[in-house]
Amino acid sequence: MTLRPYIVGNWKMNGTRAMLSEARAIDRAAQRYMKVEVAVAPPFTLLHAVHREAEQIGVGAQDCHANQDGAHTGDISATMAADAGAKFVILGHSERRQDHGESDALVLAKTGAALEAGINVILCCGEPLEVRESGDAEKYVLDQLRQSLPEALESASERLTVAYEPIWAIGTGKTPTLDDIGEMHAAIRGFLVDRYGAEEGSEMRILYGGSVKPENAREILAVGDVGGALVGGASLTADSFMNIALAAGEAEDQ
Ligand SMILES: O=C(CO)COP(=O)(O)O
Repeated sequence: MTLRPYIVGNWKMNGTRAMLSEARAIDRAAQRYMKVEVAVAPPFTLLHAVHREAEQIGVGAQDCHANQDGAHTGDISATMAADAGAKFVILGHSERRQDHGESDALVLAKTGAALEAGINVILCCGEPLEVRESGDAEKYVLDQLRQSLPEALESASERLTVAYEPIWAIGTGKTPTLDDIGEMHAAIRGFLVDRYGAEEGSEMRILYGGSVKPENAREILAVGDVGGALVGGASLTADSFMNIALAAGEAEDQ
């Protein structure tokens, strides 16, 4: 079984109920692009409302706590996100690592909590600019994955997706060269095969994220071992987001 290309919109801290019309438009358009799996991760406040609108698209959360309940003011657990309709959660995003000091150990604990609650995980990794410039990006990213992914996991290819998002490419309009993306994704693939075995590890999707736009999506998505995209800014309007989904379908046909 080969998984479809996966195009995921991370709305970050954007969107009030006025955004529900975009969610509806994304859902309607997704019904025409069945060869691509489309999903959005709205803020928690919109999770349930987007879930109720969505017939075709997957809906997920942008974070969860490492515990399922308890005295953690202001936090949301994976069980609660699942109850609101989340089928997946984005974990280890560089903005959470930076803004909230999240360590690999915490990301690992959150991953365990999400899987236990029955939702899938999109695990983010990616290097800062100085690491890229020093030539150590691959080691940095593989170390992140080694420490934040579970040692073993049944049906790993269905339950776990990795997103490679170089920090310096997020929201900047800059992207790595296609060769650099290909090399990093190949290195991540090697790691996943080592950890989860040839069958699951070669099937798992590795998304690229960082300034993906309709204009560059097709060439990025055609790179080997790129199984989809995690899209920030360009996922906030149905028009640009679904043009990326369209490009994913075209790249698949190439
Ligand atoms: O961080 C990202 C998705 O998680 C990427 O954001 P941009 O697409 O806005 O660069």
